[in-house]
Amino acid sequence: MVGSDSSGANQSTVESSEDSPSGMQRTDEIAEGEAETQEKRGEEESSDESGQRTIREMFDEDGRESVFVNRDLVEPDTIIDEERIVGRDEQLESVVSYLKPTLQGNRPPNMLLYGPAGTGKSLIIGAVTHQIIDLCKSKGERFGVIDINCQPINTLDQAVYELVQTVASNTNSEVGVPETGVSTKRKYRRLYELINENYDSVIFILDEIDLLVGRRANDEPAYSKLLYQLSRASNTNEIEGRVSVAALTNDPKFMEDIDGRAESSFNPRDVYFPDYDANQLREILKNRKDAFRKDALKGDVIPLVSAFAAQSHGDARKAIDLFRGAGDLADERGDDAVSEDHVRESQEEIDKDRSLKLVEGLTTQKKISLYSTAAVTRYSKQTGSSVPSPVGFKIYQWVTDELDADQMTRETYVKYVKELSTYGLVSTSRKSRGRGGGMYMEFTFTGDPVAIMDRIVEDTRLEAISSQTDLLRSVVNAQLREFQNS
Ligand SMILES: Nc1ncnc2c1ncn2[C@@H]1O[C@H](COP(=O)(O)OP(=O)(O)OP(=O)(O)O)[C@@H](O)[C@H]1O
Repeated sequence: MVGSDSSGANQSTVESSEDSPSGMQRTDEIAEGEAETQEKRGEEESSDESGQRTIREMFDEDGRESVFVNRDLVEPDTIIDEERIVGRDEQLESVVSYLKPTLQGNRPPNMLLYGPAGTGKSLIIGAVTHQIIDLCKSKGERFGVIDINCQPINTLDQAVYELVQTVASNTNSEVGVPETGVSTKRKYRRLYELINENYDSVIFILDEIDLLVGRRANDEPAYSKLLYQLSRASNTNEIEGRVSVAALTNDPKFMEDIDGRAESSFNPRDVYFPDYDANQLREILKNRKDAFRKDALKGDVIPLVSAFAAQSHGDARKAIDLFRGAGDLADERGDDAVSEDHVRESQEEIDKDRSLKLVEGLTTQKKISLYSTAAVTRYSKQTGSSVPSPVGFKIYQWVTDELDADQMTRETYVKYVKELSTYGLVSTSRKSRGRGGGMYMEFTFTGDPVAIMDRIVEDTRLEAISSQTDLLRSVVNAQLREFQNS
């Protein structure tokens, strides 16, 4: 389209220039005129008089080179190549030696992989089983990896259904059983059927097994029943091929609540995954630095990310998240390289978000106490001021009245807000009102009171109060005045 338009325009210009010399002059004039108009248009496009950026400029800016060349490498769920694994030689060797019998036509032992979050449990079992799939394939054997995460699963029945779904999806088969309305036994039967049709040997990987508790608190936990069934399925010939179970957990104490029968049929080999230290985290990150452009990482970034992550229990996932977060921040800002400042800011965001998440889990009464206290700081005429507990309590009373909610005593209100200092949201100090005036607590917000209030309002009935901003502001200031004058 554009090509044919412009060639048409050129043609008419050339024709008229051939007619006469004056025509030629006219052509130049036209060309000059066009150039002038285009220049003007260009000026209009690049900036307006107010100095505001045009849409075009915004796009051009977005087209700036990202600091990443392969962002996937710093995504937590990306399966990485073996050469990128650092500091887990011992665990790799153990898992390989335990699973070796699979390749020799024998049944491997069950395993318990345990250690804190982000220490490579899923990574190592995933890398080893991946290799086994390849080795078995080359021998014409069908090895199946049936991997589920138990964290979102509530009951044994759901867990078995999840296993059926996983095998069906791995083998492109029909699930063949409804999610509800049939017994768990029937789901087990379908699971075994699918396995017998598709595999010569399988490994079940049950991540976060300890969280599969089930519904009835006093009954045998769901994980105990599942471990029992799966680990004996081969002995009972329900599964014809070889079966092993690998359970992954942050907390091996769950084994104390396992039923005696389950314990003897599961009977796992343990593989322990300790925290990473800062040096190991540094190596892990160095092995992924090609996620970034060659010149886009300042020298101090990796050591700083590793140091922060080592402080938070040596979790490699946190290190990788912070690494990626710092890169994203550099991109958002349009900076050419990731620097120490980006790392620090990302870490601050992570910390802030963590304490705000804790707010969500508080009881309604604690939320009201925190909200009322934050409102004093937010609406006080003196910005950033501390909150005397008598004023905070008056606002708490006003809020509970407005909401028609239960009202606790002042002692309970103070106790609740003091408790919140453990989340790093507020700090508390004792104050005296001078001779004969008694003592009171003073609360100072270390976190942002506005963010705290917004987060509380998101999920409680305090929403009704948040629409009465002006009223709340005047109540806060009236109470502060009364306190100061008393
Ligand atoms: N030794 C390592 N070398 C390279 N990357 C690692 C290493 N250990 C962990 N990681 C990376 O850290 C992230 C978390 O690891 P993984 O999921 O294996 O931890 P986990 O111990 O299973 O954690 P959780 O208990 O929370 O499930 C993954 O992105 C993984 O690739």
